[in-house]
Amino acid sequence: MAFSSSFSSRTFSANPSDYNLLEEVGDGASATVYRAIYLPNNRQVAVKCVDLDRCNSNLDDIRREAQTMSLIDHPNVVRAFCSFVVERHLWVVMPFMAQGSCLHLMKAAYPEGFEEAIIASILKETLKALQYLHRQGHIHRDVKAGNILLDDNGEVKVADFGVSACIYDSGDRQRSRNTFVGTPCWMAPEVLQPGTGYNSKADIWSFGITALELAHGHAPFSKYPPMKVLLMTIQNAPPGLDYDRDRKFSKSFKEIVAMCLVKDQTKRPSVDKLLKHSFFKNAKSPELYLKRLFADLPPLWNRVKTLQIKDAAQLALKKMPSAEEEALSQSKYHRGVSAWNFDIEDLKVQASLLRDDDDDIAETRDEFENKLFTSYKDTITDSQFSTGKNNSDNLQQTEFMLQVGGNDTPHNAQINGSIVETTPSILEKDMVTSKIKSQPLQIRKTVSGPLVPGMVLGHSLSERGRIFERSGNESQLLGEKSNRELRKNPNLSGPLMLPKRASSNSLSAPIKSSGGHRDSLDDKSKANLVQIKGRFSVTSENLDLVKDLPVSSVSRQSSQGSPLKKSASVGDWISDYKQMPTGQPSTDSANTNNPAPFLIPQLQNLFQQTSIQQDLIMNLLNSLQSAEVIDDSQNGKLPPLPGSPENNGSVDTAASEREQLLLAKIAELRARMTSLTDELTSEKLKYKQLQQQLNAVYSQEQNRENKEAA
Ligand SMILES: Nc1ncnc2c1ncn2[C@@H]1O[C@H](COP(=O)(O)OP(=O)(O)OP(=O)(O)O)[C@@H](O)[C@H]1O
Repeated sequence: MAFSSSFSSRTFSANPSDYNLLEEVGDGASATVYRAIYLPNNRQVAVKCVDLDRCNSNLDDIRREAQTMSLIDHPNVVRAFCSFVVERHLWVVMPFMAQGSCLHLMKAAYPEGFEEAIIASILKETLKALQYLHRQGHIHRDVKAGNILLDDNGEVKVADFGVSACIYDSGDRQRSRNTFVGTPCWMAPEVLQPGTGYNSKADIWSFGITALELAHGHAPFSKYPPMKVLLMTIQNAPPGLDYDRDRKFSKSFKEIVAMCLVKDQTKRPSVDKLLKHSFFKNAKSPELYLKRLFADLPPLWNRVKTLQIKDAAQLALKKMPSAEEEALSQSKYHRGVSAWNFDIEDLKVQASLLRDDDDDIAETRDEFENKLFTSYKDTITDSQFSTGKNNSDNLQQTEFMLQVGGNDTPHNAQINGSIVETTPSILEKDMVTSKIKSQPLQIRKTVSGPLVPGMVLGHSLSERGRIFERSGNESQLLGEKSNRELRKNPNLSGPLMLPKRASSNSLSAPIKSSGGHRDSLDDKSKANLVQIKGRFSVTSENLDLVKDLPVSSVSRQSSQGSPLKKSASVGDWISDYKQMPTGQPSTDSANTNNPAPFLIPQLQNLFQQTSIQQDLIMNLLNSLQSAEVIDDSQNGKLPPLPGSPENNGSVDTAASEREQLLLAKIAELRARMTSLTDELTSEKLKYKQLQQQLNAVYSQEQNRENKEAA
């Protein structure tokens, strides 16, 4: 019972009890989409329930986008009839597109992609949607097969523009729990290189990638993890249709793909120009042509269920050292480009999660080494930062050299004015490990020292905090949606490099609205430049602890403590929003009142740090014992080793003296270890006590909020 989108927002109420949610028909990283019946008129709709706790819910952005969205009216763009907040979810009511997304359809029935005529038809409708949006001065920013929806009658609509998109977009990375969720497969190179500027031509790149996705059943580079895709997009030649492999496709199809996937955005065609291309001029009407695609398929919700079962089975069968770790990495990988917020910190975190299928070294690395790696990586970061103006500046100058197998030739690559150097066959972990081996004393000094409160509040630990927080968050995700996590089998082989940061205005530099994006654009492009924010936001590294707060505290505030809680349609909701007290508690003040969200991650860091230190101490003590013995021997403190030239024959005496001294050393080291262990134990105890206190505060806060809500 699909119906046209000519229904106005007023047709639908903002009362959740008016909607009967039926089957799940899709899910994204932060949202689940249901088929639903709007009870007052018995109409079928789709309701997208967005978990506000799991996205960058900058309410200002949502409000702004809701306004924009209510003005959208085009047959090829999915519009929202209304949206309102229900507890911690934003419900977006939209037309139900009975055949779901092209991505789902391919997964269910066309794993190798569609035939060319079908693709032409779908792409032409997509272009019409983009033409409309671009003319209105918008960039879609998330063009991909997962966002091209099909209806029973063959109608094609582009989804995920507006409220549902902006909720991932606030650009306020510090409040985001998943800062680089998803793969940048569809992202244009200029988007990945902040500072170069981008405009609606970024959609043309994504459109080209979508064309390849429809042709092959998957986007180029989709089997790689996000960081690698990012670097491949910047460094490699643009993907395209292959002369040999894609022989079945016409020259004109290859031509339009090549036109769209030009790295220089100024050389990409506009939508208008593309629509004039013979490939689209000859495209068949979707109503006539697309219906046969789903003629014999079961209903969408059954297909979705089957896919979910298949994914869950794959997850269960997956043979790997740590299914959890894999899923953790997959959860970032699964999502589309909807949350294009990332920074170098996230890349580092992802780098530390990487495992190279092609390289046994990564497979056999033991847990201790991994821990050591993480700690040492932080240590390097700390020490590198120690001489600069401030942490964030220094962070932006950090050098990263990282490669994961698969490439035997050393090479340099120019990224954003910086040189990326790669060293063949050396994992960053290996490099780090070798540094550890050669610099044991430095490690001892910086990693295994006593727990200094300043360290907890310093940059490095907030960084660790994010790593830890993210891990926790990911585990939570894993528990909640394990069946969704493992969508693809990653192959992490090949080069993986991060840029040497030559200036502070590169990968992690903030992109704010409008300004700073125009430099490289020609006049025509400048005319097209529209508001820049959202998915393309690359956010500031200038972190402080307050900004480091988990999003939960903010979202809780927004969904429970603000007028947003009142349900309303897009328009009504906006007016409700306007009624919000201007002195609405800021994140900062909210957290002053409730220290739990602020302290828990820090304490978790402390706890984690403590355990890592314990391991390190044990290991370093062992290496120190031998190192100090050699040292002392060289400094003449110990009797020379038996058999050495200085030995005048009194071997027994010397050996016995030496033994005595060694025993004394060992005793001393043991004593030091005991005292350090005591220190750690007492820190752990403190941590537990604090955690208990915080839990109590947190439950009080919850009770208070629940009472207020009631
Ligand atoms: N109006 C709709 N009618 C029918 N199915 C829909 C509708 N909207 C979304 N879906 C289905 O739900 C899936 C998830 O949609 P959603 O917008 O949450 O995620 P996504 O865009 O694929 O991923 P992400 O939001 O993570 O980028 C879509 O891929 C599509 O198959």
